[in-house]
Parts: sequence; C-alpha cells; structure tokens
Amino acid sequence: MHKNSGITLTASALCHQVKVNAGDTLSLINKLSLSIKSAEQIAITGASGSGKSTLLSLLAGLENIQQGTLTVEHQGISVDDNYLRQHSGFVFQQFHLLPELDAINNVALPLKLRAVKNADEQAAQWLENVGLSHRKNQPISKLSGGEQQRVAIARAFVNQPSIIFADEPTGNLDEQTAGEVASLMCDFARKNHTTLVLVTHNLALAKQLDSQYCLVQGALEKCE
Ligand SMILES: Nc1ncnc2c1ncn2[C@@H]1O[C@H](COP(=O)(O)OP(=O)(O)OP(=O)(O)O)[C@@H](O)[C@H]1O
Repeated sequence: MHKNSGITLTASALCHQVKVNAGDTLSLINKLSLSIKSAEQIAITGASGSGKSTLLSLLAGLENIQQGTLTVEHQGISVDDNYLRQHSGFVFQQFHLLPELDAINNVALPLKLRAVKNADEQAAQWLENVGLSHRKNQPISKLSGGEQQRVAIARAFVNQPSIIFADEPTGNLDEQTAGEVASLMCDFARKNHTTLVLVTHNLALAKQLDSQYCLVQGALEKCE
C-alpha cells in the first residue's frame, strides 16, 4: 500500500459564529485549539447541534476562518488551504455518490478528473480492497447502504489523501454494518498512514481511534 507523507494541522483559538433568526449570532466555536499529528486518528463527539460538522469544515479548509488560525504543515513546511483540500478525502453520512454512475466509475471519478491514466485499474483495486469487486458494475442505486459507504470509502482513499475527514460515516447504517465499515476505514487509514478526523455520535467507534474529544460549548474536552 501507498505510504503517505504527513500533514499536521494546528488550530489555535478558533472562534466561529453563525447568523440565526432575527439577525442574532450564535457562537458555535469558542477559542478552540487542537493539534492533529500526521497519521493520528481523532474522534470528535458531542451533542447534536454543538457544532461538530462546522468544526470539521473549518479544519478541512472548507469554511473561512473568522477568528484564530489554522496552520497546515506538510513535512514541517507550511502549506495553504488549497494544498490541504487537494490532499484530503471526505466521507459523509449521506455517502454523496453519483447515483447515475456505477460503483467503479464513482471511485474512478476523482482520478479521471486529474487525468490519471490507469484510473479504472486503481478504482478496481480499491473496490477489491473494500470487498466489492463483484459489485463494481452495479449502479449505486442498486447497492445497500453499507455497500454504498464502502464505495465512498474507496473513493476517498483512491486519491491517496494525506488526511480523511469523515462526518458521521456510519450514521445511516445498522450497528453491525456500522462496525464493519468503521473498522475498514480505520484499518485503511492506519495501513496508508492517513490522518483521520472523524465526527461521530457512535462512542464505540470513537474509542477505536487514538484520541477522543468532546465538543462542549464551542471548545474541545479530551475524553479519557
Ligand atoms: N451557516 C450557518 N448558518 C446558520 N446556522 C448554522 C450554519 N451552520 C451551522 N448552523 C447551525 O449551527 C448549529 C450547529 O451545526 P452543526 O451541523 O455544526 O452541528 P453538529 O454538532 O454537527 O450537529 P449534528 O450532530 O446534529 O449533525 C446548528 O444549529 C446549525 O443549524
């Protein structure tokens, strides 16, 4: 398997507000600091509406930083948000696959967008890695939820990202399938030295990772 060279993320004193009804603002993130080392696996838990998805978007460089800093380094050298996005993979609760394409074309798409020559071969290999070789030509709509999430994991890893951001990746799956899908993702991240930042309500899943944090009133508390 490909070995990634690492990205480290350092968030310092991040604050983030959103506009709510009648022009009021809600402080979702409040002087939050966090260091994520290369190849580390961290879980972020917290009550519904506490701001976990918003925090993930900030850490992934998908949302503008309003206050505080997010420092991204690759092998000790500072890089920008654009670099972070190019070296990131994403896995979402709703899978976000293209239903009109079959499994292999969903996985191959990120490679084809970069004009990678052997995109189909690499996509087929990743479908094999997630145990779905036999379903590679199935339209996404014919796959079960667990199979769709395995396709989404293959698609996230096919670009050999340095870091994966996963937002409730098992939220739509039954307990057993959730466990299988989660183990698959954590194992691939370990084998590929890929950093994993995971938002989840599933405490059993969170415990499989190196560190667990809980988002409370806009700041992170380490769970022991
Ligand atoms: N851009 C925005 N404008 C207005 N409100 C927002 C915006 N982004 C998030 N919110 C609100 O902020 C709160 C936190 O949202 P967020 O999705 O980050 O929470 P969460 O912890 O991931 O929730 P859940 O666990 O239910 O998915 C919610 O009440 C949401 O409606």
